[in-house]
Amino acid sequence: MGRLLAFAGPRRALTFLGCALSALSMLAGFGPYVCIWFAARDLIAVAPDWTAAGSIAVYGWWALGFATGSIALYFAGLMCTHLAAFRCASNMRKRAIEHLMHTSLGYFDTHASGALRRVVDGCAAETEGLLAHKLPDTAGSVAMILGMLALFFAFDWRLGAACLVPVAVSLCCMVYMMGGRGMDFMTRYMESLVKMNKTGTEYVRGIPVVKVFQQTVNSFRAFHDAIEEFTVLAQDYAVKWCQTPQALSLTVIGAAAVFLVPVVVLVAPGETDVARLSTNFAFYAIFSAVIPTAMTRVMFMSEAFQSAADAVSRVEGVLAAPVIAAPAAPKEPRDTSICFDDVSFAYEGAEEAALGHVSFTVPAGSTVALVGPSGGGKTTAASLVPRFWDVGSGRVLVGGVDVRDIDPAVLMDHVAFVFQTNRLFSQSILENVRAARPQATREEVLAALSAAQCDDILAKLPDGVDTVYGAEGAHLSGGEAQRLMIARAILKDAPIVVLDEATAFADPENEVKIQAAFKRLARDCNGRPRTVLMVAHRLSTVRNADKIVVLDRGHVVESGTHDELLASDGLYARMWADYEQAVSWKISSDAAGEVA
Ligand SMILES: Nc1ncnc2c1ncn2[C@@H]1O[C@H](COP(=O)(O)OP(=O)(O)OP(=O)(O)O)[C@@H](O)[C@H]1O
Repeated sequence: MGRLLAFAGPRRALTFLGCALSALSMLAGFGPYVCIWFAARDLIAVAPDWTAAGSIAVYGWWALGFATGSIALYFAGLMCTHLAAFRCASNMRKRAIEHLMHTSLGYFDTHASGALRRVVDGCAAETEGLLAHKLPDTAGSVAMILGMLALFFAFDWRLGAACLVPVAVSLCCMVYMMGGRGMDFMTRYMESLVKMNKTGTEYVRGIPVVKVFQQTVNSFRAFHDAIEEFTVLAQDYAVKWCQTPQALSLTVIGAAAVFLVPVVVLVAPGETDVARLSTNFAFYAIFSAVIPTAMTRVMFMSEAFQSAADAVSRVEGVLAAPVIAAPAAPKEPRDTSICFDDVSFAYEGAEEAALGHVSFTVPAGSTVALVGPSGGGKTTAASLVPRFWDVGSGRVLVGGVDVRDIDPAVLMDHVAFVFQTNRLFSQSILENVRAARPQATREEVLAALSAAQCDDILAKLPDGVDTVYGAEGAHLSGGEAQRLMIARAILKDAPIVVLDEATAFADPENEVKIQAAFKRLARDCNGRPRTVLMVAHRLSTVRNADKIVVLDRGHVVESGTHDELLASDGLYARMWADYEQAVSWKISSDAAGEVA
């Protein structure tokens, strides 16, 4: 509760006030019943001369006052707890979002956006019900139990003691059901539920695979088994474990009045005020079941506390995500060069380093290509320039300054990154491109789109540049989406461009257009060359680079121009030979197809 209420700030006091008001409301709620008890006692005492009972109207007004007061207190309490709950949930969301804004971008590679959304939004929502309703209701239930016990012993301690018998039996049943082996059952039940949800999600995600490979639903045995396991556990818990104590508890609560009978039989012969004894018997018979009911409500609160604790832990997990530390004394990059100075880097939890002692330079205004076998570390190296991750050791310099000493906003202004994967929002194409520079005019966006060879894409979309991406009919191929991302980078007009796998998805027609878009991107709006660090698989795209750096298993194995690398007859020369063979194979098979 402390960790949760810390999110409510000064409004946490309202939670305590709300609970106190709810408890008071419950105590005030006893008022009408006590008034009824007094009225009944007076009426029985004067029976059958009912008119002799002169205070009945007074009791009536008091009862009305208590009832109205109880409702008013309850509403005031709920108002307080709601104000605190909403502030708590909104602060949870705000703090998580704010923190994510300062988290290294690499964090989003390892944490799925859907899961993060569920944490930020879903977990905050989960705590609302606990703080707004369950907590004040529990305070009310506790007050009810204590108030009832006090009343029971105030009116007639002998009948009060008799009422405790069903309470004690019911309590024992609940402890039996929820403690010890019952708790074991509960833990296994929760684990089984989580497993079922997890395998269910995997199953839904895997439906395309089931279809493509003509698999039957039975191929997802894990999901089926998880459902079976959950069913058996739930049935065992309900039938084998809870059936007897639950039945016993319900029986003693329902028949609570029975426990009063022996007491009345024992005390009645010596009782002088029979009217009072009869009224007490009626009162106790009616209200003896209230305490076990309130106790059940309090005990089931533990489930709500458990799920709120889980929600708070998840939000705290997001808040613990590493942030990009802003430098105390930021420095300005002196030019647009990039330099890797003995850089090593390992992903969190990875056994092997993704990069080891990598050094190379991209002089201002030049184009350097990173090539090498899959998993060699190209994407990782490119990601270190805009600080998606921070290096383990060594330095990445931009304009001669360590990127960790540059203000993150200034670094982002200097570097445009074209992502490997499609990062388009469900907004219009115009807004998607404008995300790079929100103050850009419509004309500037259109010019950037045109420079990125996107005219054919706009022509085929129903509303041109105003078409919402992802809406009906507005889907783009991988190559087309990449051209839009190049348009973004062109609009951003940053002096340094990092291109990651920019041609990985392209078909030949798209590739020609992407090449043209690259050419345009490689020069700024005044025609001056930008600094380009390019990750590429297709060797044709890197042939004209000023320098090619070959990365293999995280190490620079060679570097130089295309011709120099061919002459040195190393890994690049072998890759080039393979590439040429693949191209000639493709041409000959195309030609064979044409002849046929
Ligand atoms: N988010 C990550 N967490 C842990 N390990 C990672 C992560 N991303 C990449 N790796 C590992 O780091 C190494 C380098 O990967 P990287 O993606 O940089 O290589 P790459 O040369 O770009 O490969 P490809 O050409 O296939 O894209 C690989 O061993 C990879 O498995």
